[in-house]
Amino acid sequence: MSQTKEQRILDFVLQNATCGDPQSVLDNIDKYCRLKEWAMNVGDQKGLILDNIVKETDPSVVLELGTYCGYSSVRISRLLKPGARVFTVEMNSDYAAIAKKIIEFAGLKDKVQILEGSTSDIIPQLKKKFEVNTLDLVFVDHWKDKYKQDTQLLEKCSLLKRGSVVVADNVIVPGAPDFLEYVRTCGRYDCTNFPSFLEYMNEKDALERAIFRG
Ligand SMILES: Cc1cc(-c2n[nH]c(CCNC(=O)c3cc(-c4ccc(F)cc4)cc(O)c3O)n2)ccn1
Ligand SMILES: [Mg+2]
Repeated sequence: MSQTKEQRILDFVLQNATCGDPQSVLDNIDKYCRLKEWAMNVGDQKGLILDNIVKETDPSVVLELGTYCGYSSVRISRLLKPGARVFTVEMNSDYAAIAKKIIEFAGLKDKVQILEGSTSDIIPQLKKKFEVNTLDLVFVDHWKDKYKQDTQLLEKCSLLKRGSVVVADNVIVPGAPDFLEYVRTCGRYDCTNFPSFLEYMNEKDALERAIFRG
C-alpha cells in the first residue's frame, strides 16, 4: 500500500530520532520537512516563539486545536511541569494515528491526550467529559476558517479565565483574517503579533497571542 507523507515523516523519526528524546524528534521532523517534503508543522522558527510563550505561561492545562503529526504537541508538552496536561483535537484519524506514535516515541504519552473528532463537538465536552475547569493555554492551529468560531465557542463554554493565553498559528499564511479582526477589536483580549516565517519556507507568517481579559 503506497505510503502517505505523514507515514514517511513517522518512519524518518523512528529511524533517525532518539526514543524518549523530544528535541531529537522535533529536530528530525524539521530536517525531513525542510530537506525532503514540506509539511504543515509549526516548525522550528515559529516553534521557538511558541516555546517562549509556553515558558512564560507555565500552563497546567493546554488545549491544542489541530494535532496533525503531533509536532506541536511534542513541542509544548516537553516544556510542561510534572502533572500538566495537553488535550489535542484532531479530526483526521490517519493524522491522529501518526501523532499518537510520534508522541509515544518522544516519551510524552502521559502528558498528551489526543481527542479524535471535530472541535465543534469536542470543545463543549471538555468540562464534563474530560474534567477540564479552565484552560491556561490554547494553541489554535486547525482549519483557518474555524479559528474565530472556535475561540467564541471557548468563551461560550466558560473555558477561558482572566489571563488564559490563546496563541494562533498562520495568521498571515494561510491567514485567519476574521479571527484577527475579532480578537483585536472585541475588547476581551490583549493581542500581540509575533512576525516570523511559514514553516520551512521564506514566506512571511506570524503567530498572534491573545490574552483573555476575563
Ligand atoms: C476542524 C478541525 C480541523 C483539525 C485539523 N487537524 N489538522 C489540521 C491542519 C490545519 N492546518 C493547516 O491547514 C495549515 C496549513 C498551512 C499551509 C498550507 C498550504 C500552504 F500553501 C501554506 C500553508 C500551514 C499551517 O501551518 C497549517 O497549520 N486541522 C482538527 C480538528 N478539527
Ligand atoms: Mg499551522
